[in-house]
Amino acid sequence: MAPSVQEIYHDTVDNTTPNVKASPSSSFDPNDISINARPCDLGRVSSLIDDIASYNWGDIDFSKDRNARISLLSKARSLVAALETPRETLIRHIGAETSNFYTIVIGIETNLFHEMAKDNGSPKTVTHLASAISFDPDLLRRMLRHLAAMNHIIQTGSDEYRPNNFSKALTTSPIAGSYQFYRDICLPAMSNLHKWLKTKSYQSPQTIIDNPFTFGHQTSQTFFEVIASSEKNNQHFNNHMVAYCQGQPAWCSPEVYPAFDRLITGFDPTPSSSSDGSEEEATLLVDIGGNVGHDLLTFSSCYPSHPGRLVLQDLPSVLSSAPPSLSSPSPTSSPRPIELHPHNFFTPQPILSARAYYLHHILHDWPDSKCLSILSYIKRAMKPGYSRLLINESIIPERKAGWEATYLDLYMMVLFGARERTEREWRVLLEDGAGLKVVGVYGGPGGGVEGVEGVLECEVALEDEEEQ
Ligand SMILES: C[S@@+](CC[C@H](N)C(=O)[O-])C[C@H]1O[C@@H](n2cnc3c(N)ncnc32)[C@H](O)[C@@H]1O
Repeated sequence: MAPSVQEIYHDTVDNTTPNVKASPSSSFDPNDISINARPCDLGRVSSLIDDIASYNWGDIDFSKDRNARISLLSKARSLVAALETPRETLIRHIGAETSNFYTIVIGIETNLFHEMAKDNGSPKTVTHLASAISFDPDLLRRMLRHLAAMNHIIQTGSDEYRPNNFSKALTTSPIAGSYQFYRDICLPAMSNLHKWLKTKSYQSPQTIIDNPFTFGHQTSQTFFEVIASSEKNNQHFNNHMVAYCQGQPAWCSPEVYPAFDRLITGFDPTPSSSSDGSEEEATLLVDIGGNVGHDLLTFSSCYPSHPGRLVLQDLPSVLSSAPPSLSSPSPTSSPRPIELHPHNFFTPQPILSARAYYLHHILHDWPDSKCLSILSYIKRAMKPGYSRLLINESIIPERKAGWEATYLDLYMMVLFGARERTEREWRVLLEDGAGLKVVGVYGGPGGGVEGVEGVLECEVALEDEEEQ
């Protein structure tokens, strides 16, 4: 039996199940430190085991069935969390995972994982690897031992290791760049959150120019200014955006947002007039702040014979890193090029009356006042009753939010003074704030799977036409 959609990400055992084997809360004694050596949630262990055992996992191909894989992963994590003692959770958090993070970063920078992956990842001795990357063999031995203990590499002999799929993936620029991006940009911000909040009497940051990021980096520049000022940071950030989006169901697939029915059907091919008055071919989709074009590439591979132009907009420093194949694809990879348009989304949108404007991971980067400014420029370019604005973001459920959305919410707060939103909060921003009409909510927890972002489809109400 495969798990149902509701079971994805959340174990099916009710979180409110009484913790039958634990002491009643009334007898809790904060001075009794023996609690630190008892399982964190013993009362749930047997029901979690029963729940996992009730499925025929052996019949499932985990390389193909994403929902089943995520479901089992979630149940397994819940079981580990229930079985661990507070002492074990503590040392894993503060010791094992912090040293693991920096060991991985050092391995990336010294090409350790490239060396391990050579010869199809055959086992290699510590001495061989240390010589290949010019590293102290004794120190490398200690670091490899920890990586193996954390299940990131496989020990094949007393002084010999081989990579697994994770450590092989550390040789790819999206995964490697993500570690470097977090080390250099995100962690200095998050590690200063407690100090920043203390100076602000524990009030949420509300601006892009005064938040834990600017405090932690001791800078008056915003996140995007810091990224744009360094080629290395720019590369790492772009790599992270690619890694983050990989392996998710395509945003424009019927499972998430039925783009064929909602955009291609009803597309008007009549040429439109551009902002300078000249005639241009009708535009199907504008990806605003689309980074290096991964979402448009996904779209064109899902709908290779789509009509109309696809336009990628971002800051010039970002577009210069977009792969050349985007704008001049091989005849087999894509039927038509993606147009690259440098554009600052705090200025008027130059492409008028496109079928759709797409914002993925944009509004969660900006405080409300800035979001409203971005939205107002897009709204003015939209043709009422025809153009659609697609907001592809987390839609945090009111109950049982998954960690992929909750961690991102906290990082958006730290880096930008911004946030992830529930559907209710999205409607407040989009409808009450920007005067748009939300005509559909697709994918995401409400319509499908937690851990997959939703798409809010908005229109300019026809009655707004007169005001435009
Ligand atoms: C979090 S990334 C999202 C990228 C892409 N949409 C995705 O989901 O993978 C935010 C993007 O906004 C772009 N950006 C930031 N400020 C911008 C501005 N003022 N005008 C246009 N793009 C901007 C960044 O360069 C970056 O590519």
